[in-house]
Amino acid sequence: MRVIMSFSPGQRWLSDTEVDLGLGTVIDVNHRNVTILFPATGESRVYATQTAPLTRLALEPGESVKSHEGWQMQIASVSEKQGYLTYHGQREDTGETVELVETFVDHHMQLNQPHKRLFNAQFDGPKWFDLRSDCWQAQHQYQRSELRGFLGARVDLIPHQLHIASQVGQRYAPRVLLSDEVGLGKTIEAAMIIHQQIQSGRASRVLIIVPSSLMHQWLVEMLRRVNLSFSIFDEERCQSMLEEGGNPFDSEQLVLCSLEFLAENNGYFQQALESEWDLMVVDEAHHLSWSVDAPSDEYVLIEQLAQKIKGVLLLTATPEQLGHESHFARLRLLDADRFHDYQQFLQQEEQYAALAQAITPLLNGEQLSEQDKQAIAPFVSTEPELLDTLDSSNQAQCDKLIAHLLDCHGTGRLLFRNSRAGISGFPKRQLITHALTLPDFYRDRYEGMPENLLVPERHPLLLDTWHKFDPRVDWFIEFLQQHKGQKILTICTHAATAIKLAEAVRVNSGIRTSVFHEGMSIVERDKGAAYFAQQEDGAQVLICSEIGSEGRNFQFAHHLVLFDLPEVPDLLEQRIGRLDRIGQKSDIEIHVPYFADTAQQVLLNWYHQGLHAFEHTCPTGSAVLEQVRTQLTQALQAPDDSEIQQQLISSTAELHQSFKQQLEQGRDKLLEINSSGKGRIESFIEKLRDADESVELEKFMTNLLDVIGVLQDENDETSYILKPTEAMHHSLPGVDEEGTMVTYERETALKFEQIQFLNWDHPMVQYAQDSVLADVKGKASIAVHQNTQLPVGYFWLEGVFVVSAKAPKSMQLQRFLPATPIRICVDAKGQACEPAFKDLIKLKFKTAKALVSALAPQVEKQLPVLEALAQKSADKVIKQAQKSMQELLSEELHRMRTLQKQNPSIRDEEIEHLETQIKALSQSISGADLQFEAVRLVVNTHQ
Ligand SMILES: Nc1ncnc2c1ncn2[C@@H]1O[C@H](COP(=O)(O)OP(=O)(O)OP(=O)(O)O)[C@@H](O)[C@H]1O
Repeated sequence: MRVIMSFSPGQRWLSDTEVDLGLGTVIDVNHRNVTILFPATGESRVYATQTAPLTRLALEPGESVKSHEGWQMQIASVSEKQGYLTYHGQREDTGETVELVETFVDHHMQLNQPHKRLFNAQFDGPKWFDLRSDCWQAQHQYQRSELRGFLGARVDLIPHQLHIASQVGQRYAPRVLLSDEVGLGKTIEAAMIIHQQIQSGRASRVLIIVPSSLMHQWLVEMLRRVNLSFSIFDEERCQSMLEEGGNPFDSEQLVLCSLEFLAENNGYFQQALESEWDLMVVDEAHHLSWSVDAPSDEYVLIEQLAQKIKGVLLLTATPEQLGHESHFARLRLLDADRFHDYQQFLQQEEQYAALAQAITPLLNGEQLSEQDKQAIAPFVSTEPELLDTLDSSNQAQCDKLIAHLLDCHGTGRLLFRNSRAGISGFPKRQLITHALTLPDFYRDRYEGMPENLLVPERHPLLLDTWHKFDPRVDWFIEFLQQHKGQKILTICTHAATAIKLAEAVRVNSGIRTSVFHEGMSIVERDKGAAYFAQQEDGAQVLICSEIGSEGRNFQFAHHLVLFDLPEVPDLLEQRIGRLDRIGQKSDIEIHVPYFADTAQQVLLNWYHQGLHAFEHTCPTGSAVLEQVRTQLTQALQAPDDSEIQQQLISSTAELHQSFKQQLEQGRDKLLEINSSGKGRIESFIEKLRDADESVELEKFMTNLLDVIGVLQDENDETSYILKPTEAMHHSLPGVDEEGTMVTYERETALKFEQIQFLNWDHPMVQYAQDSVLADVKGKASIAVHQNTQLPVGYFWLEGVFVVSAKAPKSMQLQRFLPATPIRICVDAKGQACEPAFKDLIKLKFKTAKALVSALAPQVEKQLPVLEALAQKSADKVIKQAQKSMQELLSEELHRMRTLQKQNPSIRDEEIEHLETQIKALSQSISGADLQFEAVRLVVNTHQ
């Protein structure tokens, strides 16, 4: 087979990365993309023409080819006309001279049968046969591995994240709300879920929608964490694609765009809606505000997409930022049937709260009272024995009951929320206040409007000048000078404030300053943030407007200046969350400059003394604000009235305590256990750690790269530099001419981002194996072996066979019957034996050819023996696959049906999918076939 790269409809191509798709046909091509249909699996793929991981099926004389009518021919010659190959030769059945245009090649054709290559003298050295066999074995193990999709994430193994990713990633069309507290890793969880969905074939087209300020960060996180390369879709990109015609959104599999972009461009939004997606991810989903009468535009837009797209992940750290009703509405996006009535939702929440309270003794290792049992009983009506025979001192029984309740818990399957309280290792937060005197020019202007002093610089007459007189500016500059060499993140509400403040710092101090606000383009914002992140010669201070308070990673700094305070507690939490996030190594100092005895101090006291919101996360903030809103407004209007202030603080503190207690006792405990995975995820993490420590991959890849001709130089103790050599058959994507640094160690990969983290999930590892298997190298091989006990010319015939079945990827056939290699060896007498050859020697071509000719009649006699033995093993493999599929999926189906009676969040669609899957898989497995993949003739010698 030769390699040719230019596309025309009807040509036949093979996927290098998804070998099991079978033989594909080009059905559409333009100068940017090519669409290939793989009839054997019924799937099609769109690839960029420049980088398509495809190999043209171009057979050569001596090989045999099967026509779509079923007859075979031996190829005598090949011609090419207008981009199409025509094979000339004789039919094997009738001897008739025929020609076959590639368009009519059978898509089930078995390619390059090994024994024919052997007899045609198309053989390779013994190492190629071993490499082929090893690649099949490695792929088989990988496809069966429960760690698939997890190994490749360049992340620390953090239990709650892995738990969520493993729970959600394995579902069919997951629809969940990820709402861990700020900075606990929702983006990472989403990345791992997407990665798993893609690796397992459950999803291939993914649309991520984020606020524009987070686009670049998502792009980078997806690439560096899970090697997924998303394409940014914005005005410019869509415009350029429109000129080519067609729907721009169809041109890529992984698309990232901003919510603002879709909201502002109805035309593009409609095209996004028309395109087919498997999974949609929406970050900062608290922006989607909703009420019965007035859903926001953004909500309506996402709702339309969510109605069409099967898998939906919504992310928000502050689900109740826009109120409880909006939280309900986001659940409604996930399952509109189940969450159709807000009042009913409130009632259900109460019931679950009662359940969580009743279960608390068990969680604390105590006995259940009769009253507790009564409260729990309705939730185990399908399996009452769980409660009736419960012995509270039997941990296994308690765990089983808790697991059942978690499954049944109303939002348990679609809502995940972890809090810092449940996770150790977070730094302390310390508030440092800086009281300043209100200058007269503000006091005079706000006579009678004291609440406007929260952001005094917003006065229309002061917009251009305030920074010249405002004492906060002098304080700020002095503060920066005192903290020379330390990174300071500063957040204020308005872009105009950020701009002026930055200007004042630059003019008056020369300190390196960067800004980040909505008036800047996305590229400018990213540049601003990168300048701040830069350690050497970077900006000391980044001054952000409120948009900088969301989602971004600034944990390399530990000083936060809040130049003003937001009026919503969740926004305060978002601001602090920029530094208080995974990866923060120091305690955090939160600095608040304020004008004493003004509304600013009222708000500061309210947050600090009432809600303790600076030094601790404040999950009660939104609920408390709803209750004290009027009181707070009054207090802001009367900063001098100590009685009003006192009342506000005490009622806030009281409510805060009581809500906190309610949360403590309420449903959140169940939710938290369900979200953290405590007690359930540890053994999985252990397996991941074992895989990290195993040297299997490194040994395998070192050999593979060596055989295919990639140079591997040691860079240091834990990393290598890979370079292509001229000996390479074809290039390996990811290995650059200048050298690519790789490591097999997670720790090194986490420390040095420029180094590729090689693991079984990594595209380079997969490409490398696929390229070996897509090639014909090693399909036929010959070698000599020295054994003086046996006669010269005695031989062994080794074969690699592969059992495989075809099914659409989404059926996940590979869980039960991945392509399974069977390696068989028979000796010259037709006896099965265990090959134990050491030091096989490669032969010169002429000698090898002569040997094959001499032994051909005897070898041909043993081929059916080899095949019969392989078929026997294959039958066992197929039977076992059928059995384990039936057992596992029937059990899962039973579980889902039982659960659905109690947990309405299990959708009919999920159950139907499972039923269809069982039927289709059973059919596919029964139709599995055995393919002869590679053969090696080993001949005995005495020299
Ligand atoms: N497992 C991990 N290994 C390494 N770094 C991690 C891991 N989890 C999270 N991080 C880092 O911690 C920071 C916070 O993670 P992430 O952005 O996913 O949190 P988030 O919950 O989405 O935050 P926000 O609520 O602010 O949107 C990021 O810098 C991320 O790269």
